[in-house]
Amino acid sequence: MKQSETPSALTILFGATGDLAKRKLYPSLYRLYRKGHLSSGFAVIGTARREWDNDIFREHVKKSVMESTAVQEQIDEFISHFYYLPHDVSDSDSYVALRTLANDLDNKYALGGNRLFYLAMAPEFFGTIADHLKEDGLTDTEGFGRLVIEKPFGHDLPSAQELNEQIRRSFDEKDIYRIDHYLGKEMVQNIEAIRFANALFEPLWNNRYISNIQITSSETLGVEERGGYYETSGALKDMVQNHMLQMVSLLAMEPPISLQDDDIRREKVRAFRSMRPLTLETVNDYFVRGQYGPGEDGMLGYREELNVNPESNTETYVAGKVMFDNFRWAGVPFYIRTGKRMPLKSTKIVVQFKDIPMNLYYRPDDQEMEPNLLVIHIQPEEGITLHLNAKRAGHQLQTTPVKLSYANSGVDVMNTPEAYEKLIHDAMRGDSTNFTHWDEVALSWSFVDVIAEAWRNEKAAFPNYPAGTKGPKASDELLEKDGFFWWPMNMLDVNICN
Ligand SMILES: NC(=O)C1=CN([C@@H]2O[C@H](COP(=O)(O)OP(=O)(O)OC[C@H]3O[C@@H](n4cnc5c(N)ncnc54)[C@H](OP(=O)(O)O)[C@@H]3O)[C@@H](O)[C@H]2O)C=CC1
Ligand SMILES: O=C1O[C@H](COP(=O)(O)O)[C@@H](O)[C@H](O)[C@H]1O
Repeated sequence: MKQSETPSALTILFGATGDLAKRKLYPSLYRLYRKGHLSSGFAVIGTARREWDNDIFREHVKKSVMESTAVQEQIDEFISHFYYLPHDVSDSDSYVALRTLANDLDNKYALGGNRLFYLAMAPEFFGTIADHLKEDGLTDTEGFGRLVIEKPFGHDLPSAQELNEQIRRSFDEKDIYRIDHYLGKEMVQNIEAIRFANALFEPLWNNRYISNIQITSSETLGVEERGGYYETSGALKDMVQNHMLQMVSLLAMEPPISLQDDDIRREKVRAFRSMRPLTLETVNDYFVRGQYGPGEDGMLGYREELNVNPESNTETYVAGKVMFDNFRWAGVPFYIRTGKRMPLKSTKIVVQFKDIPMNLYYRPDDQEMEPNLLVIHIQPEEGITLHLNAKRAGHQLQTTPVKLSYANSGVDVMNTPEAYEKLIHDAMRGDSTNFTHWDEVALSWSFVDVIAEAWRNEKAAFPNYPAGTKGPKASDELLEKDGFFWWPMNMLDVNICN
């Protein structure tokens, strides 16, 4: 479907007074509106328990947009499409009022009964809301009825299964859009283009030419006010089960026969299925964990954060090795690491190619020739860098490392849609390619559950890295024992050219 073809639709947003709605969803809707991707036929009903009215809600939406962008054209026209209804999701009567308002707006804006139900709420409410939407007739329209669900989708495989069964009573899988916001990031979506739109890479994309792949997602922030949630999650469930494994699957999957959502999903599922499963006995050979302690400049340790158990065993850092037992990837480690309170905010993928079979050149001072690297810069900078070796000017037999860089900057970056903007647009257009499907969720939970179980049974020697540093020693050792090392994030900067 072309971008201009976004159908008219009503968005019903549960959790309209919350943090996610304010920081991400309203600014994204505004950007879609400004770019002409929302037709005049759109309306949003915001719901939450707070006793707000339309005026208070519209001011709230306006403020959240104004805090996120300097451009504020047509803002009053934009917010006039927003309506608010106080609503407790566990109270049946509220759904009757919601249905009446939804039907009225359907008529007023000629929305054709198309509805997007966006659950920006704590996951324990997902099932109840889905049940009510069906029982109370909100899904009973002539148009589409799509359910957009935030993470986390369960906290392990059994809870995810239970949640899935519950929402499937009201929605078909094709109408369920499980958000993984990493899949909306420009450069994550670029993984497929890099692989499948370049004759250069795909022939080399296998265990004959690639020695290892490294994915790092580091954050400078700690847990902030989310200690309560994070205590039940930790980095493994918060980042690895979803964002990190999704990136792994995009790198590892076979070429799909088309870029249709079903074809891509099929290949991602096959990749998940060929991940080597871990056992309680092997977990510690493949995965290590960390927790930040106090750092410089008064940075708190995790155990001192709000709503965190002072003896917490929760990991704020995970590094691991994922192996694929298939023809393409046998023997190639995919290393992943993610952590809070790291020295810098950065997400990068480094594809390290194997050394050339014989070295005809040498480097000054007996340095080793560097391997070729393909670096995909996901954030904060967006781009691609290819690390090559070239002849050192004036030296017949010496090489020097050079970088070919493409940085998604300037005009492009102004137009680069935010992850949420793209995902909301996709859900409105019915394109579920960049959402996680049930079988992917189930397979990634079954991979992660074993790790979680092994770690639950074993008290870790936490804290094991000071806040503001690069993580525990065990993370470096994980690669050293395979003869590799983590490529330092600052050395890989997209803008630094040799
Ligand atoms: N914030 C973020 O950056 C991210 C959030 N997420 C996910 O998004 C979801 C929402 O997160 P977030 O916005 O941070 O959460 P908040 O706690 O900020 O917001 C929760 C919302 O739910 C409403 N609410 C709570 N209980 C009820 C109830 N019984 N009936 C009706 N409304 C209720 C609250 O409003 P009121 O009190 O007025 O009822 C509020 O609008 C979660 O699943 C989270 O995991 C995912 C990625 C990032
Ligand atoms: O889903 C989550 O992601 C953020 C990191 O997202 P990013 O886009 O800033 O990289 C993380 O901070 C949060 O704990 C997690 O729930």
